[in-house]
This record gives sequence, structure tokens and C-alpha cells, in this order.
Amino acid sequence: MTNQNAVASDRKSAIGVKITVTLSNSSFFSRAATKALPAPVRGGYITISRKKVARKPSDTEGGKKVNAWVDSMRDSSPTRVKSSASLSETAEHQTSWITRHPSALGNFGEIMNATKGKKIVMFLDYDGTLAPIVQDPDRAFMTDEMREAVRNVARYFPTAIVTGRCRDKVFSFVKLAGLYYAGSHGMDIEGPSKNRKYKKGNQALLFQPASEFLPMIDQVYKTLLEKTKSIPGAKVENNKFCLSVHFRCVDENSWADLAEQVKLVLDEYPKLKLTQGRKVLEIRPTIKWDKGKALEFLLEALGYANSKDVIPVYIGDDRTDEDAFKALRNRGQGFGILVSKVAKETHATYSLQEPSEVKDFLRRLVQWKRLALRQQH
Ligand SMILES: O=P(O)(O)OC[C@H]1O[C@H](O[C@H]2O[C@H](CO)[C@@H](O)[C@H](O)[C@H]2O)[C@H](O)[C@@H](O)[C@@H]1O
Repeated sequence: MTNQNAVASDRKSAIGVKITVTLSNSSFFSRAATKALPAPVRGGYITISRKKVARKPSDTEGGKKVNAWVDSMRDSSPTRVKSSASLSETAEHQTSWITRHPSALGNFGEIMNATKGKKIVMFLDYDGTLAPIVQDPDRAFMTDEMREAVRNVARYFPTAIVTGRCRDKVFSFVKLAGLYYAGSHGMDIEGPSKNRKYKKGNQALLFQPASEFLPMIDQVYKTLLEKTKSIPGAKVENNKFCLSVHFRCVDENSWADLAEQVKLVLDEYPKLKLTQGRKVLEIRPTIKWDKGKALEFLLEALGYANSKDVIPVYIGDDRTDEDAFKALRNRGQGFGILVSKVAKETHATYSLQEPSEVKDFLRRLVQWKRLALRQQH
């Protein structure tokens, strides 16, 4: 592991004064998976159906790549059940999936029994988890009730928002101080510092392992805006250390064209890579950093890197959240909860159907904690 340096800054934020952290050979970077993993799970999502959609000619490597992105994006956005899958097969599949990934609400007692005497640390994805998926990414607001649930959870448990979004943007949605915010898929982490290693007076933690990529990301953002402006519905979002190219409002027949434009731009930047989310292609630096690494980093910053008494709980809905679910499996500690109504291959242990169930889960967690505290006194 090379050093991960962030630039010192004295810019004030809602959370406090930021400081730089320099991590060198931190144990969590090199920790091998020591605990047995459950049955291997392949990444990605189960394809429920197919729809005819315009494809690029696939006789070139580039064409194949574009087709693969488009197919994969459709597979990762299984919003429609198609006639090709018989209803009974689908129902059977769903039942078997829910048996493997039972409801975190239905199994709340079992989960809480496993956490007894241990410190819960909460990790929450934003889009599709705290806020429902909507057409316009700029209007993906969380409800006041959800905000209240998160505020209460954070009163009792260290809580982090881990998102692909720009950190400032997600803060403007969540509007809660005292939490950790890991934006740009964990490439921009800020929050209160508990670990003395990271603490200097009242200063907070700031960790930006991809800061050297900022000028490149800005350049690509401008190029992508230009190259995609003629495709109706296409939207490019600047998430500071990464970019999102949105397909949600683009006609499916133009998906291949949009993907092709992204590919042509990306071809010029070998230090950037592409990942996929829900009707979105995400461009990010090739550094080995993701939501799983962010989770490990935050546990270390909280002083729990090697603790046996910590239960990290990660709730997320997207493919990029799988890195965090995997990190928990590798630690043999805590559990992931996938937010999904449909069967998806996942490393998460439990499931919840939608953000309103996430809110119910968070509320029950707070009630349980309050009861436990009352019983202690
Ligand atoms: O890590 P997350 O918090 O889940 O962020 C992932 C991406 O979420 C946003 O896009 C998604 O939500 C939008 C609003 O509901 C929706 O319109 C879009 O189709 C989804 O992909 C966000 O806009 C992206 O920048 C994030 O990368």
C-alpha cells in the first residue's frame, strides 16, 4: 500500500475544521480475509428480462465494450418483469432469494441478539437507500421522517453516509452535522475524529486519496458535457472525484450512442475507469479505493480496526455497495443489508425492500437502544 495523502485544509465546514491524514501501511489495507466466507456469490445482478434495444455493431472491441455496458446497465436496473420469465419461475426465484437474504425487519430480534454487548457502527448509502430513486438526481430528497430517523441513529451509534455523490451535495440533502460523510465512493471522507491518530484539537478528519485526479476529472466533465449535449435526456453529474453519466431520462434506443460517447472520451484517459450503477455510468480514478475501503478506513479512524466488539452495519442498494458488503464478509464481522424489491446477487446478508423500510429499521434500532439503556439504569 502506498501512502494516501490528503492536502491540509483549514476550510471550515458544518462539521468542523478539517485536517489532513496521512496513512502509511495501515493494517486495514493489507488485512487478508481471515474469516471463512459464506458460499461464493458472483458480482452483479440477476437478469430477469431482456428488451430489444439498439446496439452498436459488435465486430470491434470498442463496439463489444459498449454493448456490454448497455446490456449490463439494463440488467442492473431490473424494473420490469418481462414475459420471457414465467411468473411462477419469477416467484420461485424471489422466494428462494428472500430465504437467502431475509428481511432485516422480520429478523430484527435475531440481528439484535448478535449485537449484544457490541458497538454498532452504521454505514448508510444515500440514493435508493435513504432517498427513493427519482428521475432528476438534483431532486433526490430524503423525507423529514427519514432525516429524523438518521439523526436519532447518529445520537446512539457512530454513523457514516457513504455515497457516490459529491460530499457537499449529499450534505445538502442530509443536512445533519456530527456524521461522517464519505462522498465520491469514499474518495472524499470528512467527519469528527475519534481516533487520536487522526485528531488534533477540535479538528476533524479529511481524507481525499484521489486529490491528484481533480484537474483530470474537471477536464473530462467538460468534455463529456460537450459530447453528450446532443443526446436528449443525457446528464453528466460532477461528483468531484468521480463523474456520473445518467441514462435514466435517455430513450433506450440512444443508450448505445451515449455509452459510445463515454467510451470515446474515456479512451483518452487510461488513468480513469468505469463502473456502473442504476442507469448510470460512473467514471472514477483507477486507484484501489471503493466503498469497502472507505468502510475499513472509517472503522480504523473510529478506533475499531482490530476490535472484536464492533458490529458494522452497512445498508445500500447499488452495485457499488457490494464492495462494502464484501468488506464485511471478509472481516467476518457485522452484516450488509441490501435494499431491493427484486432478487439480485449480493454479498449482503439481509434485505429491505425500499427506503421506507430502511426508515423503519433505523427507528427500531433506536427504540431497541433506548430500551437497552433504560434496562441498564
Ligand atoms: O452511492 P449512492 O448514494 O447510491 O449514489 C449513486 C448514484 O446515485 C445518484 O444516481 C442515482 O439516483 C438518481 C436519483 O434518484 C437517479 O436519477 C439515477 O438514475 C441513479 O443512478 C447520483 O445522481 C449519482 O451521482 C450517484 O453516483
